[in-house]
Amino acid sequence: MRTFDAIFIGAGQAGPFLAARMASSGRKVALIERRYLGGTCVNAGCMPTKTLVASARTAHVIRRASEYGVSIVGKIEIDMKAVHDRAEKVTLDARRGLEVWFDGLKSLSLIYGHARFADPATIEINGERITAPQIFINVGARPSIPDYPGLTAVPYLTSSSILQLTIVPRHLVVLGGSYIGLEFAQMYRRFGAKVTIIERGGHLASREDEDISDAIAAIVRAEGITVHTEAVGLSFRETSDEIEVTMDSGTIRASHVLVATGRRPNTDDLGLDLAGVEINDRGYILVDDKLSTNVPGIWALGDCNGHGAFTHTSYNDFEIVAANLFDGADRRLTDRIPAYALYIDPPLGRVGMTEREARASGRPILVSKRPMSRVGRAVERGETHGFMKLIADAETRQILGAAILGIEGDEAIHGIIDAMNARTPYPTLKWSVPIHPTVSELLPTLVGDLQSVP
Ligand SMILES: Cc1cc2nc3c(=O)[nH]c(=O)nc-3n(C[C@H](O)[C@H](O)[C@H](O)COP(=O)(O)OP(=O)(O)OC[C@H]3O[C@@H](n4cnc5c(N)ncnc54)[C@H](O)[C@@H]3O)c2cc1C
Ligand SMILES: NC(=O)c1ccc[n+]([C@@H]2O[C@H](COP(=O)([O-])OP(=O)(O)OC[C@H]3O[C@@H](n4cnc5c(N)ncnc54)[C@H](O)[C@@H]3O)[C@@H](O)[C@H]2O)c1
Repeated sequence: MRTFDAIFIGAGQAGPFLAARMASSGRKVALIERRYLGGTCVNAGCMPTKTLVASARTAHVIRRASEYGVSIVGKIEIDMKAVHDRAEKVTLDARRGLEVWFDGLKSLSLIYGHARFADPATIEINGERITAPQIFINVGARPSIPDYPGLTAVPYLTSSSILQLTIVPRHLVVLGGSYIGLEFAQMYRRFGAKVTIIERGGHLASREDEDISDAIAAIVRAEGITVHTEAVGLSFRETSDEIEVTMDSGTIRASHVLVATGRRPNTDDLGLDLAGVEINDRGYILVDDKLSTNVPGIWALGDCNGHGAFTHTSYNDFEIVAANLFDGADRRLTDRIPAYALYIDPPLGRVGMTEREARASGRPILVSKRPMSRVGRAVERGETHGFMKLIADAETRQILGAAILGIEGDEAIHGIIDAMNARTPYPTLKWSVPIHPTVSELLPTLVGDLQSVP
């Protein structure tokens, strides 16, 4: 049996970086991947989707060109094959970069295949057993498919298979109105498809405050997307040339159906029971504050531990484990302040608590809001959808959270992310001198406008 210092299962956004760090100091490591290096982010997530979002935004801006005094002579056409190829190239270049990197690490063995535990220190892969005293699980997640009548009998798309489309659907029905659903809905609308979102809950992006959800609904509806919330009684049927999507409120005839109703961890075929690793009722691996599982010598990083569902949270899991194992640090998961963006256009940048969470915490809070129509940069760029919001603790003067739904919101939110990570009390920000004309320049004004709320 081959013996390693450490085995990594899954080449996503956490394990490979730790494997490379160990290998570069001469340790013998095995990195196992059943499909593509880079995992979801590189191959079926952030990178291809944000590349597609950029193509869709280009089409959108060109359609609005006359509003800026720019005339386009002739018809605007979308070459979906070229759009697809551009996204694929971004993925392939990134994947190739990882291959070259790992090729250069002499004590790293890259093994392709599906890994399963045989016991707490042994992994079975391609009929071989390998062993190590340290095993790091970084297996990610995959789309979860609801059990609606008829759904599995129709040719539905997921966030992975839709990336292979080289045509614009006539009518794309998107099941689920959160991150994945909203990003694909808006991009395909901009590529020219008729788009309908069907959401089970009462709001789009329902983890956000209702004012954010309402503003997002206004943005997508303004582009001609139909939104059905509180959808019940769904069933699916394929006819000769369509997919019939029936709800209590009526039937929709789709050419394509995208299922974007959440993701589930890839922990169901991993032999976790043979290793004695505990999972919760949704299949997420239970970890402590330093990402150790209940079995000594086994860690779980990234989406599969349920403590984040983003590339940067997975990467941060790597940083926490690396700092604790190799740098004598005492870094913890609970030190992480949640931050993320939703890449509709304009994007939503978010950090910390929502207003709803801050109110529920029972502390006295201050809230400040400003519409993007009162942000110079947004007015000059002719993109005034959305608003910014800041929430602070009236007693401790700490910032509790913020949202910027608006042009460059995904970048401007970093002023708040940095302030929160530095534990800067909000009055300090009032005296920063930001650059004009930017979205960030309104942050001191936002701080100055903080008001107590009932
Ligand atoms: C459409 C879409 C868009 C997204 N956009 C963003 C975004 O803009 N920003 C953002 O931060 N996040 C985004 N995400 C989320 C982000 O992609 C994930 O959170 C991130 O990739 C998770 O990384 P990970 O390391 O946990 O696992 P993954 O990247 O999923 O990697 C896990 C790897 O493990 C492999 N694997 C699984 N089981 C086994 C096994 N038994 N044996 C061997 N290998 C195995 C898989 O093949 C995979 O390569 C997006 C996700 C999707 C689906
Ligand atoms: N910009 C980003 O960072 C980004 C982009 C895409 C995906 N992601 C990651 O991927 C994860 C998964 O995204 P997602 O949008 O699939 O999941 P999600 O869990 O965020 O949202 C799923 C949505 O589908 C709805 N839904 C659930 N079951 C349904 C059903 N049976 N019928 C109709 N609607 C239903 C839910 O109410 C919810 O609105 C996210 O949690 C996120 O972390 C991140």
